Amino acid sequence: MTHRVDTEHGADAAAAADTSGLRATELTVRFGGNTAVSGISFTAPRGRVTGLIGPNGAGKTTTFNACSGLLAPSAGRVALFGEDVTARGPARRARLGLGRTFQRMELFDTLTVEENVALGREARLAGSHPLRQVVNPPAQRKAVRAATEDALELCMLGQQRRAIAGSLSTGQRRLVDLARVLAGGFSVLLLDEPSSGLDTAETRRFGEIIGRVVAEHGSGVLLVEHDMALVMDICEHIHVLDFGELVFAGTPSEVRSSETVRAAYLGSEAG
Ligand SMILES: Nc1ncnc2c1ncn2[C@@H]1O[C@H](COP(=O)(O)OP(=O)(O)OP(=O)(O)O)[C@@H](O)[C@H]1O
Repeated sequence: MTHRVDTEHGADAAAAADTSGLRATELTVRFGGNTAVSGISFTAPRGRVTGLIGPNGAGKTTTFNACSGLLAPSAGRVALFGEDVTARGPARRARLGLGRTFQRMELFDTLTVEENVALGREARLAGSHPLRQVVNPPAQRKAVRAATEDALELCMLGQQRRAIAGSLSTGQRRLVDLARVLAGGFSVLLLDEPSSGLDTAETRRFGEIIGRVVAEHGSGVLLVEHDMALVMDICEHIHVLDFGELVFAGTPSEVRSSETVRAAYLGSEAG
């Protein structure tokens, strides 16, 4: 089945034609005297999975937060499809096509799977956080339903659609979380440790879904992930952070054979 590419927002049409996706330039984030991210530059273009890896505390989540607008960088720039969004908030970035998930999932446990996924679309329409949603006018309900169906099908959640989210296993909840952001029809997705808590089979299934999202939608994905097998399997290009600095960038096989990368991980284990 071919999935719809979102065209109802003007920004989406522009995004579809522009593969530049997300670009961070000389990004620096300081917390008081602690430099969590230090002058890093990278891109996450459409049509591929880009990895962002590094030991604990390397600055991955901070980078995500600066890219999605939750944190203002101390220096540097963030651009989306060529537009400088450094001074823009999460809502503007979402309208331009940037979606994200969080390390700690934020599902609504008393709602059904279907309702949680639909909220992803409604959030996109309003360009805001699901909690602050207003009820959609009738004309938008059809779009919400279609996007919800696509996302449920893509994530193989059709049979669980009426299950209460709070009753699901961690693996199923991760899929609901993914389906919710997919329903938003974003062009670039920031996924923060999406396989956390999944077993091997669930992680493989998760990787296959991400692959389909990129292949069928042409989406760009920036993936923060500790599961190296998944990273090596689905990323085309990988950036490696250590102590807030970009210490290496390359293909999975280049990362695998890099002494710099090995040293960064061994250093963190020794510490
Ligand atoms: N809100 C904050 N205030 C102060 N320091 C912070 C804050 N958030 C992160 N840090 C610090 O910034 C550095 C980078 O943290 P960050 O969470 O971005 O790393 P990470 O690579 O995502 O780690 P992990 O893999 O453990 O999630 C760490 O030294 C952390 O303690």
